[in-house]
Amino acid sequence: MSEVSKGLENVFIKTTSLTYIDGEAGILRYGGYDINDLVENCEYEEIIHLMLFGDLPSASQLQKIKEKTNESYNVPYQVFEVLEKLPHDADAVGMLETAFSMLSSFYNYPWKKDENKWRAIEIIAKTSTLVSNIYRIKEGMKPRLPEPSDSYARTFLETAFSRRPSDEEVKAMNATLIIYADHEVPASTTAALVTASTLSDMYSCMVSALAALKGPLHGGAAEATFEQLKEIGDQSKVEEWFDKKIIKEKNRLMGFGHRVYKTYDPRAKIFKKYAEEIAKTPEAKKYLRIATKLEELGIKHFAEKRIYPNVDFYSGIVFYSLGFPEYMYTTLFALSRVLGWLAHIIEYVEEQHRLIRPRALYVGPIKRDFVPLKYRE
Ligand SMILES: CC(=O)SCCNC(=O)CCNC(=O)[C@H](O)C(C)(C)COP(=O)(O)OP(=O)(O)OC[C@H]1O[C@@H](n2cnc3c(N)ncnc32)[C@H](O)[C@@H]1OP(=O)(O)O
Ligand SMILES: O=C([O-])CC(=O)C(=O)O
Repeated sequence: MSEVSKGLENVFIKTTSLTYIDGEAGILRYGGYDINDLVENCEYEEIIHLMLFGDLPSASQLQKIKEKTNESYNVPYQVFEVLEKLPHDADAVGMLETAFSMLSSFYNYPWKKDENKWRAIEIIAKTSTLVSNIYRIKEGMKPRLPEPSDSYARTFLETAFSRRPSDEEVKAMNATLIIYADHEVPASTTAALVTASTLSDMYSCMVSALAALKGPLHGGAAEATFEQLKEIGDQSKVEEWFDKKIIKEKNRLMGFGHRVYKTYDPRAKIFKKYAEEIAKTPEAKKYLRIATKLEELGIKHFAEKRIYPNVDFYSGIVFYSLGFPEYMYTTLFALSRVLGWLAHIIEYVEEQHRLIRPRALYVGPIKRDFVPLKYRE
């Protein structure tokens, strides 16, 4: 008991049948299915079934998931009232944390094996309502409850923008939802697991997870990556910027590097493909050109250290092309990842529960004689 694993590197905190990562080969599978096949062929609702019930659904099982999401989009009106009272420049992730906290006071359900998974689907549906309405409120629009459509992705876009999205936009949104759905036990999922291990309620677990997701080393990296593209401003400036900011000043290249992948993140490849397809405006194309050049320089410079593009490198260009402002990127990540957070805490509480309570190795003075205040110097 005398070894500290800095950053809990290579510490296994649970077993899982949800997500498999081979960080050397750049392979990601959900329940054994390759991420590329799932993104290409599935709706997000099928991934909800896969993650929560262990397999891809039959047509009737898929229908049941859709019915459950469609009937669960409602949130108490008080949540919208509070979100509308926050300052106009309120942080979007902070708004979502606030909303999850409020829902934990409305739906403080105890853990019950026959109810947990259906409660999880209710949370997934309500997260769509919250994230689309955070966008609406920040853009000065009236909040609105979703009107169910044929898919979770379409309903989300329709609620946010009050217009019918194109099939191409729905396809890109659906892909985003699947790509970000789970990634084993990153910082955010670990935070959710710590909270779940005390048998706290599911919404409180979402608050913990979201707080950990927000940081720029984790889910906040999509915004930070896009910020880099804006700062560079033009493809012709990439080399100069890289030389100054990354080589000379030794800043981290955001959207690059990963604790587990020592090669190209397979999700970054998929996002790149969608970015190429969906970036239609001159501005979006400009960001794509800057990112492509930045990627080239980054790989050349960092390959020796095995630092490559991660999932957040190209996602911002997809979000931008869908019409979302940068401040929404982390909440869009969270919209998808609630599924992974919920699936992991359910797997843990139902199958392998024990309070998570690690130790800290004490390295301070072993014993000191107490000195009363008047004798201290
Ligand atoms: C959804 C996600 O969470 S994906 C990750 C999103 N985060 C980012 O894109 C932020 C940028 N990336 C990083 O900061 C890191 O790669 C992390 C935090 C994601 C993972 O890194 P870790 O496994 O913790 O590695 P650690 O931070 O210990 O770095 C190891 C070495 O690689 C270097 N390194 C790692 N990532 C980067 C980077 N993006 N740019 C420059 N150097 C980097 C470090 O400086 C360090 O170098 P040193 O050994 O010479 O001191
Ligand atoms: O696995 C990680 O540490 C971070 C990550 O890529 C994710 O959460 O999607």
